[in-house]
Amino acid sequence: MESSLPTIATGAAILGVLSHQRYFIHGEWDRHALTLLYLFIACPLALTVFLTVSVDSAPVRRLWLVLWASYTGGLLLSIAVYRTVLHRLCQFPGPVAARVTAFWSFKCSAVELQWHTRVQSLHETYGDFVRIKPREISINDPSAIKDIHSASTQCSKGPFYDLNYPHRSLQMARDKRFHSNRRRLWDRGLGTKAQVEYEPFIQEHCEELARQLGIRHSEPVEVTTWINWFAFDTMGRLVFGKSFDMLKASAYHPRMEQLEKVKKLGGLLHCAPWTLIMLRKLPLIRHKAREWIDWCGEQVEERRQRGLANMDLFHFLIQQSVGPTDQDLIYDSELAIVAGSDTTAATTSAILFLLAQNRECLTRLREEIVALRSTVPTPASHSSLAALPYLNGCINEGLRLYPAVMSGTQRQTGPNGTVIAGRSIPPDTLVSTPTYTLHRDPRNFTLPDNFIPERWSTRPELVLRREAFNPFSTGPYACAGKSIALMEMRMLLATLVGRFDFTFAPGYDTKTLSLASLGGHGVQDCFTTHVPPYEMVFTKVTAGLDMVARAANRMES
Ligand code: HEM
Repeated sequence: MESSLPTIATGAAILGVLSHQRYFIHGEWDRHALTLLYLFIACPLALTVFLTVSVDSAPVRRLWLVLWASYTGGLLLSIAVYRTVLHRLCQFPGPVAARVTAFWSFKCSAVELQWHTRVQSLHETYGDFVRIKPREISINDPSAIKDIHSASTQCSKGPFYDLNYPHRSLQMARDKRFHSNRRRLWDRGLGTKAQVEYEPFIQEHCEELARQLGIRHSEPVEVTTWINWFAFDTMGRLVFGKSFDMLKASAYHPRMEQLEKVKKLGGLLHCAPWTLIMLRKLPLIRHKAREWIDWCGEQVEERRQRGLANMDLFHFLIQQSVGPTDQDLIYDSELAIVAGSDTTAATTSAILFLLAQNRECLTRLREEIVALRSTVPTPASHSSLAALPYLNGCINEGLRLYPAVMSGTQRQTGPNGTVIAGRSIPPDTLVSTPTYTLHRDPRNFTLPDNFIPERWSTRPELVLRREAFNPFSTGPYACAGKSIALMEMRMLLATLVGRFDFTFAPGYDTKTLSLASLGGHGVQDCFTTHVPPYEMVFTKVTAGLDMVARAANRMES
């Protein structure tokens, strides 16, 4: 048998190559990641241990190891050669390692959580079309946004969206029909009519945050945590009809704390989304994930018991659900809590940070808000806030500099390929538009790294390509909560800026607080953006008459 080992090894290696060429090269494997892990790693390892412990025959063990190593070697070699020199995406430039494996970015995307800046530097090096993974290209051209995301696009959601497979939330729905039916309900639950009902609840939470900051007047306060509590509490009320009451308790709800702890795993989504699909199914992790989903299920069930009297998102969603076993609805509740809180909280924390860094902008914003207060009752209605150009400019700048989803979202070209930004893209290619990079490209915005709220009102010449601004995405899969998010941010900023002055806590200087170095890491890309903790001191302001007069004069002129 010893003498025939080379022949056996060659046969196994050829089998490895053939299984790639005939089988694994076709279709999507992401959702089967756990099965493949068992098949190619766990089972062979178990067999090796079994042979070592139970079979007292060195030749049999050797034969098995040669078979396993040769087959796996043939398979991996075939994959590497195909991806490096034969793949349809070889025409696109990019790092050589990115051709071979998505894990080339593991350290940067999953450990350092800096994928957004890495993609930006890749575009600076390789141009507007970059192959960032074996099957994926990033396109840094504003016209690609319409080609990829609009209603008429040839592209659809990629395998990234199998994260909850076989269940699907609205966001994770790849089936267009299922998505558009579900989306109609969401649009009613978050639409203009519903927003009028939600306004008092949002204001209630703004008041509670202002009250809590008032109590801590002149003390250092960790801003991001308070903003997180505000965002989670508000979403609890808007989604399930009841606040999580974290602001009142000044403490995390245990479930939300759990969410915050696992948030950084989101970096894996930029490396290889299937690793998260797989991890979530592994026994220990599955148990933890199950606890969270069961809790979401309990919230849905409790909400269902309360009937249709309350106006909230689930008022609309439960009308069409099929009973307690509707798992998709449970995943929708997870989506509403996470997508609705995390994003708004990160953007608001970033805006407060930017305002504290740019004090002349803070003063101008306060003047605008105080001037409004002198003409309308306190607190101002959302519709009057929505008309304030400087407030909207500050929010747009926050969304531009630190979009809540910085690296864009994955789409896939159809079986015939498509043309994106004037270039022909092969079939079944994963494509994305890097929002952070587009927002900071000097071809799209003059002085792209500077916080200049005026570019959205009095200095439009600083916006060179408006279509590059895409924080909420566009088309049928665009953010369902855009209007609610803007409403929350306008109301909260008006409350805080109108009532408090704020500066960084002693010990910080504006240089070390630059978001690029905050906490040693700066802003992190966990699929949604993470703004690291920072401290500020809030001091109550009494709106002096002189300030109101100055603001009124400025508005008149
Ligand atoms: C600053 C705040 C926010 C930003 C920047 C933001 C951004 C985005 C982006 C970029 C997407 C597209 C994701 C994808 O294609 O995979 C998205 C989807 C979504 N967002 Fe938001 N979001 C924000 C706040 C909210 C809020 C407050 C809600 C309310 C519940 C919400 C609910 C959703 C939902 C349900 C989707 C999935 C839509 C679909 O697939 O049809 N978002 N958001």
